Amino acid sequence: MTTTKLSVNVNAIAQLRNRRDLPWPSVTGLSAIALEAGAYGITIHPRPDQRHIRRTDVFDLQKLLRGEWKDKEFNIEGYPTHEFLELCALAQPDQVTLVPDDPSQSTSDHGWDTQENASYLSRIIDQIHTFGARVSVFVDADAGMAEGAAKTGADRVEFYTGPYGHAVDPDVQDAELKKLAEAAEAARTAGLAVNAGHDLTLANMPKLKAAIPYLAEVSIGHALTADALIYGMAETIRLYREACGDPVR
Ligand SMILES: CC(=O)[C@@H](O)[C@H](O)COP(=O)(O)O
Ligand SMILES: NCC(=O)COP(=O)(O)O
Repeated sequence: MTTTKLSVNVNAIAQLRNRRDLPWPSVTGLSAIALEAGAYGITIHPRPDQRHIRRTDVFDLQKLLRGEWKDKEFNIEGYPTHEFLELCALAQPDQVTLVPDDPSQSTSDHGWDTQENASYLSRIIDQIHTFGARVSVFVDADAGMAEGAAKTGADRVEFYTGPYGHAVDPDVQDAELKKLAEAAEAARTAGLAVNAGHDLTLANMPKLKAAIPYLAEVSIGHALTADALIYGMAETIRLYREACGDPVR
């Protein structure tokens, strides 16, 4: 069975820090604790208004992930504006996840239409490949969108798990899980590795892993940060690795 790697999204830590003009909680400090405790990598989603991750955070994390923690993965998510692509070229992440977010969105709530945007995505993906990063395309749980992503030259898809994560009714949750599993199978058949993220939690992660055993990576931020307030960051990483089916030994 594939090991599902846990990437910690630190947006929420940055958002808490930004309440004051003070350097805590420290984005790099808590990232280092997460990595030390067994996180596979760090994810950020710098937004144009810098409401959480600031440009300086990107370079501070680059130092951490290209220095002491150079074996860990640096994943940068975002809409591919000229500024975003320039930032990625400078920050040299291992993976860029393309998300179709409008700057006014409060959070990500859908994936790309990979058929409508096929030539646009292909061009951007070629550009990102020139600086050596892997490219993952954020898509809804839809087989056609996963197949479309494969045709753009992407290396992976990241399935938007919001509808699964938000479901309260168990029948709705099961139906969303089924959609994710079917779309993941289409992605895999088309030759893509499968990532997932958005509103994943300790409670909903095990079922997702059981439905998609070959899940390569999950990026988790909001719930993981909330849990870190209760359990501390290191213990939280241990709990999430367990939920991902990859317990720390
Ligand atoms: C791409 C995605 O699913 C998001 O979860 C995103 O990274 C979160 O962004 P915010 O932290 O700005 O809500
Ligand atoms: N790509 C999804 C992500 O990074 C984390 O999303 P969330 O756990 O903050 O919803």
